[in-house]
Amino acid sequence: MSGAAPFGPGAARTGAIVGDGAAIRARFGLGWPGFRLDVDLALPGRGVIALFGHSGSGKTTLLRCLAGLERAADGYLAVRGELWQDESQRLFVPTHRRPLGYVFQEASLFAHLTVRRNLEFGLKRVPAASRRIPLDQAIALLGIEPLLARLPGRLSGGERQRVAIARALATSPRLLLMDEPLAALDVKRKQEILPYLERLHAELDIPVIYVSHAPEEVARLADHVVLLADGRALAAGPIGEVMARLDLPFAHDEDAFVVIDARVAAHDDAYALTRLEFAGLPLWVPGLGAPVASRVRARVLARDVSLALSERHDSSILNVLPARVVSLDEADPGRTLVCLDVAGTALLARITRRSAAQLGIVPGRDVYAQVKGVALLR
Ligand SMILES: Nc1ncnc2c1ncn2[C@@H]1O[C@H](COP(=O)(O)OP(=O)(O)OP(=O)(O)O)[C@@H](O)[C@H]1O
Repeated sequence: MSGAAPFGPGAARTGAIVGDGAAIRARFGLGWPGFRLDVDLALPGRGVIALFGHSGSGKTTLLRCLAGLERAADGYLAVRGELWQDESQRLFVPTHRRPLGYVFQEASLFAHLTVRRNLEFGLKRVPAASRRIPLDQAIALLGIEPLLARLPGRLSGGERQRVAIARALATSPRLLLMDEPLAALDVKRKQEILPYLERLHAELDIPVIYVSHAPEEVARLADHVVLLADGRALAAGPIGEVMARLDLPFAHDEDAFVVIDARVAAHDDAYALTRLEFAGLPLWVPGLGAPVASRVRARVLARDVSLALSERHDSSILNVLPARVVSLDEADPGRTLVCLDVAGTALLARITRRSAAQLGIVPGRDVYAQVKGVALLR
Protein backbone atom coordinates (compact mmCIF):
# COMPACT_ATOMS: atom_id res chain seq x y z
CA MET A 1 0.00 0.00 0.00
CA SER A 2 1.03 3.57 -0.48
CA GLY A 3 3.40 4.65 2.23
CA ALA A 4 4.55 1.08 2.89
CA ALA A 5 7.83 0.43 4.71
CA PRO A 6 10.93 1.30 2.68
CA PHE A 7 12.75 -1.46 0.92
CA GLY A 8 15.74 -3.11 2.47
CA PRO A 9 19.20 -2.87 0.98
CA GLY A 10 18.82 -4.09 -2.58
CA ALA A 11 22.00 -5.98 -3.23
CA ALA A 12 20.22 -8.62 -5.28
CA ARG A 13 20.37 -8.98 -9.05
CA THR A 14 17.66 -10.27 -11.35
CA GLY A 15 16.44 -13.70 -10.42
CA ALA A 16 17.63 -13.37 -6.84
CA ILE A 17 15.10 -13.60 -4.07
CA VAL A 18 14.32 -10.17 -2.66
CA GLY A 19 11.84 -9.20 0.02
CA ASP A 20 9.56 -12.00 1.15
CA GLY A 21 9.68 -13.52 -2.31
CA ALA A 22 5.91 -13.75 -2.49
CA ALA A 23 4.80 -10.21 -3.08
CA ILE A 24 5.08 -7.49 -5.66
CA ARG A 25 6.90 -4.36 -4.54
CA ALA A 26 6.67 -1.39 -6.83
CA ARG A 27 7.91 2.13 -6.37
CA PHE A 28 7.80 4.61 -9.21
CA GLY A 29 7.99 8.36 -9.47
CA LEU A 30 7.77 9.91 -12.90
CA GLY A 31 5.89 12.68 -14.60
CA TRP A 32 5.03 14.94 -17.45
CA PRO A 33 3.88 18.54 -17.39
CA GLY A 34 0.56 18.43 -15.55
CA PHE A 35 0.84 14.86 -14.25
CA ARG A 36 3.02 12.98 -11.80
CA LEU A 37 2.87 9.31 -10.85
CA ASP A 38 4.16 8.72 -7.35
CA VAL A 39 3.45 5.30 -5.90
CA ASP A 40 5.03 2.96 -3.39
CA LEU A 41 3.07 -0.28 -3.35
CA ALA A 42 3.31 -3.65 -1.63
CA LEU A 43 0.91 -5.92 -3.47
CA PRO A 44 0.07 -9.57 -2.99
CA GLY A 45 1.86 -11.92 -5.35
CA ARG A 46 -1.30 -13.83 -6.21
CA GLY A 47 -4.87 -13.16 -7.26
CA VAL A 48 -6.31 -10.27 -9.21
CA ILE A 49 -5.21 -6.78 -8.25
CA ALA A 50 -7.46 -4.08 -9.70
CA LEU A 51 -6.05 -0.65 -10.49
CA PHE A 52 -9.09 1.50 -10.17
CA GLY A 53 -9.48 5.22 -10.72
CA HIS A 54 -10.88 7.95 -12.93
CA SER A 55 -9.64 8.63 -16.41
CA GLY A 56 -6.24 10.28 -16.18
CA SER A 57 -5.50 8.99 -12.66
CA GLY A 58 -2.41 7.15 -13.90
CA LYS A 59 -3.55 3.53 -14.24
CA THR A 60 -2.01 2.94 -17.66
CA THR A 61 1.13 4.81 -16.71
CA LEU A 62 1.57 2.55 -13.69
CA LEU A 63 0.99 -0.52 -15.84
CA ARG A 64 3.58 0.74 -18.33
CA CYS A 65 6.09 1.22 -15.50
CA LEU A 66 5.46 -2.37 -14.37
CA ALA A 67 6.00 -3.56 -17.94
CA GLY A 68 9.21 -1.55 -18.30
CA LEU A 69 7.69 0.58 -21.06
CA GLU A 70 8.30 3.66 -18.93
CA ARG A 71 11.42 4.01 -16.84
CA ALA A 72 11.13 5.94 -13.59
CA ALA A 73 14.46 7.44 -12.58
CA ASP A 74 14.20 6.12 -9.00
CA GLY A 75 12.10 3.04 -9.86
CA TYR A 76 12.10 -0.24 -7.99
CA LEU A 77 10.19 -3.37 -8.93
CA ALA A 78 10.40 -6.86 -7.48
CA VAL A 79 7.91 -9.47 -8.64
CA ARG A 80 7.64 -12.52 -6.43
CA GLY A 81 11.27 -12.36 -5.48
CA GLU A 82 12.65 -11.41 -8.90
CA LEU A 83 14.18 -8.00 -9.26
CA TRP A 84 13.12 -6.28 -12.48
CA GLN A 85 14.19 -2.77 -11.66
CA ASP A 86 16.34 -1.20 -9.00
CA GLU A 87 17.69 2.14 -10.05
CA SER A 88 19.84 2.34 -6.93
CA GLN A 89 21.90 -0.37 -8.65
CA ARG A 90 21.14 0.88 -12.18
CA LEU A 91 19.27 -2.33 -12.75
CA PHE A 92 16.53 -2.28 -15.36
CA VAL A 93 15.30 -5.42 -17.11
CA PRO A 94 13.97 -4.33 -20.50
CA THR A 95 10.40 -5.19 -21.40
CA HIS A 96 11.27 -7.98 -23.83
CA ARG A 97 13.24 -9.77 -21.09
CA ARG A 98 10.50 -9.53 -18.46
CA PRO A 99 8.37 -12.66 -18.16
CA LEU A 100 5.08 -10.82 -18.40
CA GLY A 101 1.94 -10.89 -20.47
CA TYR A 102 0.25 -7.65 -21.51
CA VAL A 103 -3.34 -7.61 -22.72
CA PHE A 104 -4.59 -4.32 -24.14
CA GLN A 105 -8.05 -2.89 -24.63
CA GLU A 106 -8.04 -4.02 -28.24
CA ALA A 107 -6.37 -7.26 -29.18
CA SER A 108 -3.54 -6.68 -31.66
CA LEU A 109 -3.47 -9.92 -33.61
CA PHE A 110 -1.73 -10.42 -36.94
CA ALA A 111 -4.54 -10.19 -39.49
CA HIS A 112 -2.86 -12.52 -42.02
CA LEU A 113 -2.19 -15.34 -39.51
CA THR A 114 -4.71 -17.84 -38.23
CA VAL A 115 -5.49 -17.88 -34.55
CA ARG A 116 -3.18 -20.86 -34.07
CA ARG A 117 -0.34 -19.10 -35.91
CA ASN A 118 -0.89 -15.99 -33.83
CA LEU A 119 -0.55 -18.08 -30.67
CA GLU A 120 2.57 -19.82 -31.94
CA PHE A 121 4.10 -16.52 -32.99
CA GLY A 122 3.69 -15.19 -29.44
CA LEU A 123 5.57 -18.22 -28.14
CA LYS A 124 8.66 -17.68 -30.28
CA ARG A 125 10.42 -15.47 -27.79
CA VAL A 126 9.92 -17.92 -24.92
CA PRO A 127 12.60 -20.60 -24.52
CA ALA A 128 11.09 -24.11 -24.31
CA ALA A 129 12.51 -24.58 -20.80
CA SER A 130 10.58 -21.56 -19.50
CA ARG A 131 7.19 -22.71 -20.79
CA ARG A 132 5.19 -23.67 -17.73
CA ILE A 133 1.76 -23.26 -19.31
CA PRO A 134 1.41 -25.56 -22.32
CA LEU A 135 -0.23 -23.92 -25.32
CA ASP A 136 -3.03 -26.50 -25.17
CA GLN A 137 -3.83 -25.51 -21.61
CA ALA A 138 -4.05 -21.83 -22.55
CA ILE A 139 -6.30 -22.74 -25.49
CA ALA A 140 -8.55 -24.86 -23.29
CA LEU A 141 -8.74 -22.27 -20.52
CA LEU A 142 -9.99 -19.61 -22.87
CA GLY A 143 -12.23 -22.02 -24.81
CA ILE A 144 -10.80 -21.08 -28.20
CA GLU A 145 -10.31 -24.56 -29.74
CA PRO A 146 -13.06 -23.93 -32.32
CA LEU A 147 -11.38 -20.71 -33.44
CA LEU A 148 -7.87 -22.00 -34.14
CA ALA A 149 -8.16 -22.18 -37.93
CA ARG A 150 -9.83 -18.78 -38.31
CA LEU A 151 -8.31 -15.46 -39.27
CA PRO A 152 -8.71 -12.63 -36.73
CA GLY A 153 -10.98 -10.69 -39.12
CA ARG A 154 -13.54 -13.46 -38.67
CA LEU A 155 -13.69 -13.24 -34.89
CA SER A 156 -15.97 -11.20 -32.68
CA GLY A 157 -14.41 -8.63 -30.35
CA GLY A 158 -14.82 -10.96 -27.38
CA GLU A 159 -13.26 -13.89 -29.25
CA ARG A 160 -10.32 -11.74 -30.31
CA GLN A 161 -9.77 -10.75 -26.71
CA ARG A 162 -9.86 -14.39 -25.59
CA VAL A 163 -7.21 -15.20 -28.19
CA ALA A 164 -5.08 -12.28 -26.98
CA ILE A 165 -5.35 -13.51 -23.39
CA ALA A 166 -4.47 -17.08 -24.40
CA ARG A 167 -1.47 -15.74 -26.34
CA ALA A 168 -0.29 -13.85 -23.29
CA LEU A 169 -0.77 -16.87 -21.03
CA ALA A 170 1.00 -19.28 -23.31
CA THR A 171 4.20 -17.32 -22.78
CA SER A 172 4.04 -18.50 -19.14
CA PRO A 173 4.24 -15.02 -17.65
CA ARG A 174 5.10 -14.46 -14.01
CA LEU A 175 2.85 -11.42 -14.11
CA LEU A 176 -0.16 -10.69 -16.29
CA LEU A 177 -1.01 -7.06 -17.00
CA MET A 178 -4.46 -6.29 -18.38
CA ASP A 179 -5.39 -2.78 -19.45
CA GLU A 180 -9.19 -2.55 -19.56
CA PRO A 181 -9.41 -5.78 -21.55
CA LEU A 182 -13.21 -5.61 -21.67
CA ALA A 183 -13.64 -1.90 -22.29
CA ALA A 184 -14.12 -2.22 -26.05
CA LEU A 185 -16.79 -4.93 -25.67
CA ASP A 186 -20.53 -4.51 -25.33
CA VAL A 187 -22.31 -5.81 -22.24
CA LYS A 188 -23.17 -9.15 -23.82
CA ARG A 189 -19.59 -9.85 -24.90
CA LYS A 190 -18.33 -8.78 -21.50
CA GLN A 191 -20.63 -11.29 -19.86
CA GLU A 192 -19.28 -13.97 -22.19
CA ILE A 193 -15.68 -13.31 -21.36
CA LEU A 194 -15.90 -12.79 -17.59
CA PRO A 195 -16.24 -16.51 -16.79
CA TYR A 196 -12.99 -17.16 -18.65
CA LEU A 197 -11.23 -14.52 -16.62
CA GLU A 198 -12.60 -16.11 -13.47
CA ARG A 199 -11.19 -19.44 -14.57
CA LEU A 200 -7.75 -17.93 -14.94
CA HIS A 201 -8.10 -16.65 -11.46
CA ALA A 202 -9.13 -20.03 -10.10
CA GLU A 203 -6.72 -22.23 -12.03
CA LEU A 204 -3.47 -20.36 -12.52
CA ASP A 205 -1.02 -19.10 -9.98
CA ILE A 206 -0.18 -15.91 -11.86
CA PRO A 207 -0.85 -12.53 -10.32
CA VAL A 208 -2.97 -10.36 -12.59
CA ILE A 209 -2.89 -6.58 -12.49
CA TYR A 210 -6.13 -5.46 -13.98
CA VAL A 211 -6.95 -1.89 -14.95
CA SER A 212 -10.62 -1.06 -14.87
CA HIS A 213 -13.00 1.71 -14.11
CA ALA A 214 -16.05 -0.55 -14.04
CA PRO A 215 -17.00 -1.33 -10.43
CA GLU A 216 -18.90 -4.47 -11.46
CA GLU A 217 -15.79 -5.95 -13.07
CA VAL A 218 -13.73 -5.10 -10.03
CA ALA A 219 -16.35 -6.65 -7.75
CA ARG A 220 -16.37 -9.85 -9.73
CA LEU A 221 -12.71 -10.32 -10.38
CA ALA A 222 -10.54 -8.45 -7.94
CA ASP A 223 -9.12 -9.70 -4.67
CA HIS A 224 -7.16 -6.58 -4.00
CA VAL A 225 -7.81 -3.00 -5.09
CA VAL A 226 -5.49 -0.07 -5.58
CA LEU A 227 -7.42 3.17 -5.85
CA LEU A 228 -5.50 5.74 -7.86
CA ALA A 229 -6.20 9.47 -7.95
CA ASP A 230 -3.94 12.09 -9.55
CA GLY A 231 -1.09 9.61 -9.85
CA ARG A 232 -1.16 8.55 -6.19
CA ALA A 233 -2.50 5.47 -4.46
CA LEU A 234 -5.29 6.79 -2.24
CA ALA A 235 -5.80 3.33 -0.82
CA ALA A 236 -4.80 -0.25 -1.38
CA GLY A 237 -6.02 -3.41 0.26
CA PRO A 238 -8.33 -6.40 0.08
CA ILE A 239 -11.49 -5.58 -1.87
CA GLY A 240 -13.78 -6.25 1.10
CA GLU A 241 -12.01 -3.57 3.12
CA VAL A 242 -11.40 -0.93 0.47
CA MET A 243 -14.97 -0.88 -0.84
CA ALA A 244 -16.37 -0.31 2.65
CA ARG A 245 -14.14 2.60 3.64
CA LEU A 246 -16.26 5.67 4.23
CA ASP A 247 -13.33 7.98 3.52
CA LEU A 248 -13.11 6.72 -0.08
CA PRO A 249 -15.40 7.52 -2.98
CA PHE A 250 -16.68 3.94 -3.53
CA ALA A 251 -18.88 3.93 -0.45
CA HIS A 252 -20.61 7.12 -1.59
CA ASP A 253 -21.67 5.76 -4.93
CA GLU A 254 -25.40 5.26 -5.38
CA ASP A 255 -24.64 1.57 -5.98
CA ALA A 256 -22.09 1.23 -3.18
CA PHE A 257 -21.51 -2.38 -2.17
CA VAL A 258 -19.24 -4.70 -0.30
CA VAL A 259 -17.92 -8.04 -1.45
CA ILE A 260 -18.11 -11.06 0.82
CA ASP A 261 -16.14 -14.23 0.18
CA ALA A 262 -18.21 -17.13 1.44
CA ARG A 263 -18.43 -20.89 1.31
CA VAL A 264 -21.41 -23.02 0.34
CA ALA A 265 -22.49 -24.68 3.60
CA ALA A 266 -25.72 -26.51 2.72
CA HIS A 267 -28.66 -26.63 0.36
CA ASP A 268 -32.25 -26.50 1.53
CA ASP A 269 -34.03 -28.19 -1.34
CA ALA A 270 -37.46 -27.90 0.26
CA TYR A 271 -37.31 -24.10 -0.01
CA ALA A 272 -34.88 -23.86 -2.92
CA LEU A 273 -32.36 -21.98 -0.80
CA THR A 274 -28.65 -22.28 -0.22
CA ARG A 275 -26.92 -21.43 3.02
CA LEU A 276 -23.59 -19.73 2.58
CA GLU A 277 -21.25 -19.17 5.45
CA PHE A 278 -18.76 -16.41 6.10
CA ALA A 279 -16.95 -15.71 9.37
CA GLY A 280 -19.07 -18.43 10.97
CA LEU A 281 -22.34 -16.66 10.08
CA PRO A 282 -25.04 -17.91 7.73
CA LEU A 283 -26.09 -16.04 4.61
CA TRP A 284 -29.12 -17.42 2.79
CA VAL A 285 -29.35 -17.04 -0.97
CA PRO A 286 -31.65 -18.49 -3.65
CA GLY A 287 -30.74 -22.14 -4.35
CA LEU A 288 -27.40 -22.52 -6.08
CA GLY A 289 -26.02 -25.33 -8.19
CA ALA A 290 -22.58 -24.96 -6.58
CA PRO A 291 -21.38 -27.94 -4.54
CA VAL A 292 -21.13 -27.80 -0.77
CA ALA A 293 -17.73 -26.45 0.37
CA SER A 294 -17.12 -24.51 -2.86
CA ARG A 295 -16.18 -20.84 -2.56
CA VAL A 296 -18.48 -18.13 -3.84
CA ARG A 297 -18.35 -14.39 -3.88
CA ALA A 298 -21.36 -12.33 -2.93
CA ARG A 299 -22.12 -8.65 -3.34
CA VAL A 300 -24.28 -6.78 -0.88
CA LEU A 301 -25.44 -3.28 -1.80
CA ALA A 302 -25.47 -0.64 0.95
CA ARG A 303 -29.04 0.25 0.06
CA ASP A 304 -30.12 -3.36 0.61
CA VAL A 305 -29.06 -3.34 4.25
CA SER A 306 -31.25 -1.91 7.00
CA LEU A 307 -30.63 -1.85 10.73
CA ALA A 308 -32.56 -2.98 13.80
CA LEU A 309 -31.76 -2.94 17.49
CA SER A 310 -33.13 -6.40 18.11
CA GLU A 311 -33.01 -9.67 16.22
CA ARG A 312 -36.49 -9.56 14.69
CA HIS A 313 -38.25 -12.87 14.26
CA ASP A 314 -41.40 -11.32 12.78
CA SER A 315 -39.85 -10.22 9.51
CA SER A 316 -39.63 -11.86 6.11
CA ILE A 317 -35.97 -10.96 5.82
CA LEU A 318 -33.92 -14.14 5.93
CA ASN A 319 -30.54 -12.68 6.68
CA VAL A 320 -30.24 -10.87 9.99
CA LEU A 321 -26.64 -10.55 11.10
CA PRO A 322 -25.26 -9.30 14.41
CA ALA A 323 -23.07 -6.29 13.73
CA ARG A 324 -21.28 -3.44 15.41
CA VAL A 325 -21.33 0.11 14.07
CA VAL A 326 -17.81 1.17 13.12
CA SER A 327 -18.36 4.61 11.60
CA LEU A 328 -20.98 6.88 10.09
CA ASP A 329 -21.07 9.35 7.26
CA GLU A 330 -23.74 12.01 7.40
CA ALA A 331 -22.64 14.24 4.54
CA ASP A 332 -25.96 13.60 2.77
CA PRO A 333 -28.74 15.58 4.48
CA GLY A 334 -31.30 12.79 4.10
CA ARG A 335 -29.30 9.60 4.39
CA THR A 336 -26.69 8.15 6.66
CA LEU A 337 -24.09 5.70 5.49
CA VAL A 338 -23.09 3.23 8.17
CA CYS A 339 -20.01 1.03 8.12
CA LEU A 340 -20.54 -2.14 10.13
CA ASP A 341 -18.31 -4.89 11.42
CA VAL A 342 -19.93 -8.29 11.05
CA ALA A 343 -17.62 -10.78 12.75
CA GLY A 344 -14.60 -9.17 11.10
CA THR A 345 -16.22 -8.60 7.69
CA ALA A 346 -17.15 -5.07 6.62
CA LEU A 347 -20.71 -4.31 5.57
CA LEU A 348 -22.30 -1.01 4.52
CA ALA A 349 -25.84 0.11 5.30
CA ARG A 350 -27.53 3.18 3.88
CA ILE A 351 -30.45 4.28 5.99
CA THR A 352 -32.39 7.51 6.41
CA ARG A 353 -30.94 10.04 8.80
CA ARG A 354 -34.20 9.98 10.63
CA SER A 355 -33.90 6.23 11.28
CA ALA A 356 -30.30 6.65 12.35
CA ALA A 357 -31.35 9.28 14.87
CA GLN A 358 -34.34 7.30 16.13
CA LEU A 359 -32.31 4.11 16.59
CA GLY A 360 -29.42 6.00 18.14
CA ILE A 361 -26.89 4.68 15.64
CA VAL A 362 -23.44 5.68 16.89
CA PRO A 363 -20.01 4.07 16.55
CA GLY A 364 -19.61 1.10 18.89
CA ARG A 365 -23.35 0.33 19.05
CA ASP A 366 -24.40 -3.30 18.61
CA VAL A 367 -27.14 -3.70 16.03
CA TYR A 368 -28.62 -6.26 13.67
CA ALA A 369 -28.06 -5.84 9.95
CA GLN A 370 -31.01 -6.97 7.88
CA VAL A 371 -29.78 -7.93 4.46
CA LYS A 372 -32.55 -7.68 1.87
CA GLY A 373 -30.61 -8.87 -1.13
CA VAL A 374 -27.43 -10.76 -1.93
CA ALA A 375 -26.11 -11.04 -5.49
CA LEU A 376 -23.75 -13.83 -6.34
CA LEU A 377 -20.79 -12.83 -8.42
CA ARG A 378 -18.99 -16.14 -8.78
N1 LIG B 1 3.64 9.91 -22.75
C1 LIG B 1 2.93 10.88 -22.15
N2 LIG B 1 3.30 12.16 -22.26
C2 LIG B 1 2.62 13.14 -21.64
N3 LIG B 1 1.53 12.92 -20.88
C3 LIG B 1 1.11 11.67 -20.74
C4 LIG B 1 1.79 10.57 -21.36
N4 LIG B 1 1.14 9.42 -21.04
C5 LIG B 1 0.09 9.78 -20.25
N5 LIG B 1 0.08 11.11 -20.06
C6 LIG B 1 -0.87 11.85 -19.20
O1 LIG B 1 -0.72 11.33 -17.91
C7 LIG B 1 -1.98 11.25 -17.26
C8 LIG B 1 -2.27 9.82 -16.80
O2 LIG B 1 -2.53 9.02 -17.94
P1 LIG B 1 -2.92 7.49 -17.86
O3 LIG B 1 -3.12 7.02 -19.26
O4 LIG B 1 -1.94 6.79 -17.03
O5 LIG B 1 -4.29 7.55 -17.08
P2 LIG B 1 -5.42 6.42 -16.93
O6 LIG B 1 -5.83 6.45 -15.51
O7 LIG B 1 -4.93 5.14 -17.49
O8 LIG B 1 -6.58 7.01 -17.84
P3 LIG B 1 -7.69 6.25 -18.75
O9 LIG B 1 -8.62 5.58 -17.80
O10 LIG B 1 -8.35 7.40 -19.48
O11 LIG B 1 -6.96 5.32 -19.66
C9 LIG B 1 -3.00 11.80 -18.23
O12 LIG B 1 -3.20 13.14 -17.93
C10 LIG B 1 -2.31 11.63 -19.57
O13 LIG B 1 -2.78 12.59 -20.49
